Amino acid sequence: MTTVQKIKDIEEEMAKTQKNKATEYHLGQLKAKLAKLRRELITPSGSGGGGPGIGFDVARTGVASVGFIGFPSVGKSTLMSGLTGTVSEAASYEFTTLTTVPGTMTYNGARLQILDLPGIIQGAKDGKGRGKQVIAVARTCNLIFIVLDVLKPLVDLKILTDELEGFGIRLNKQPPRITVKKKETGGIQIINTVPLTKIDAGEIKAVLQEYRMTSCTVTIHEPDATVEDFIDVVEGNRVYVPAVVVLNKIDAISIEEIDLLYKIPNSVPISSKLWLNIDDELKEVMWKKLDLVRVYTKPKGKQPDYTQPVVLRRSKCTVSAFCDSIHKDIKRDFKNAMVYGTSAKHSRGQKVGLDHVLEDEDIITLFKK
Ligand SMILES: Nc1nc2c(ncn2[C@@H]2O[C@H](COP(=O)(O)OP(=O)(O)OP(=O)(O)O)[C@@H](O)[C@H]2O)c(=O)[nH]1
Ligand SMILES: [K+]
Ligand SMILES: [Mg+2]
Repeated sequence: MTTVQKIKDIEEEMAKTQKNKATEYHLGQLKAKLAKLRRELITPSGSGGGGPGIGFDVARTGVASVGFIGFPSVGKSTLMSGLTGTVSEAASYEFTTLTTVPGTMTYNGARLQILDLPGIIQGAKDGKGRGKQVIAVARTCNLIFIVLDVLKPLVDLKILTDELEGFGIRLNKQPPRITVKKKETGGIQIINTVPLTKIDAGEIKAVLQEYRMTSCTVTIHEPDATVEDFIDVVEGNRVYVPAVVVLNKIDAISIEEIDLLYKIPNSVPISSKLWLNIDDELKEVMWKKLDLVRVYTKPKGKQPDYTQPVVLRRSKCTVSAFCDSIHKDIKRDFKNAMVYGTSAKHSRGQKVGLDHVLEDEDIITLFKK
């Protein structure tokens, strides 16, 4: 039996099983089995790790990357060409784009890499078309644009989200605050710092049993944690990526219909053909989702340079990271820094060291030894 078939069988069994106290353990086990099979499916056989295939992986530039995921001919390339000035061929036939096409754009002083990708189809994560390579690129991006044709947005959104989820990508979600620590002996211990509403000890044990983890300490800090969240932590190879739902081709529908679309969470209706709602709205939403940190340098005794911020990612925005992004040797002579702005304790600034975490629009002066 193929892995895809095994997955289908388990999904069918889960659909048939009603959720109640008596079936909880069994369902937990099925969900864990499913997660293991999905992992088999997305792990390439042989060497090479989980990265994108040849021709799909491109050199990374800029401070952050945005990847486009969508069905064929929804207008991904039209949008990418307009944003970056790089020509990615657009045409009325499907699968015009056959590989990753990179471009760059500058927004708020940040250089961003935009990756136009081939269209994917349902079943991509299970190996249909080039879908696996495409989704593997999306996995490495800092933001995903899910591009939809406005005429059938909801059905398509569900299919695409499932494809990405099936590949271990979690959209617009934080990593669950759950830890699992293996022990030599002592059985399973569950510590929850909050009352749990969506998972219970039975389900947790079912999952651990499936993974042959007989002794460990599970700590859960999240009241709404689900068994899926728990499996994600046990599996450990998930990526948490923000996403924007881009509803393209609004020029083809009426104003009343556009109003309804605004109800889709994290969505922005646009027309890439007529360039509507992109400069004033899509780019702004993109910027917010990227959550970048701009830092202005102020030479000693002079005004800050507001024209060229050093842009850092939120996950790496210490004074140390700031130094590294200017020059690899700067830290050698570093004595301390004065920081003004949100991250500083006082309005007159704060003297800080390399570990200090910077905030967006902070101003910094470095002092040498
Ligand atoms: N009406 C309308 N048509 C659009 C819009 N954006 C793109 N199109 C048209 O849609 C067709 C497909 O556009 P592409 O940019 O090639 O779409 P794609 O998603 O890159 O397609 P693949 O690379 O084949 O997956 C072209 O004929 C475009 O002119 C839009 O905002 N409105
Ligand atoms: K096309
Ligand atoms: Mg294209």
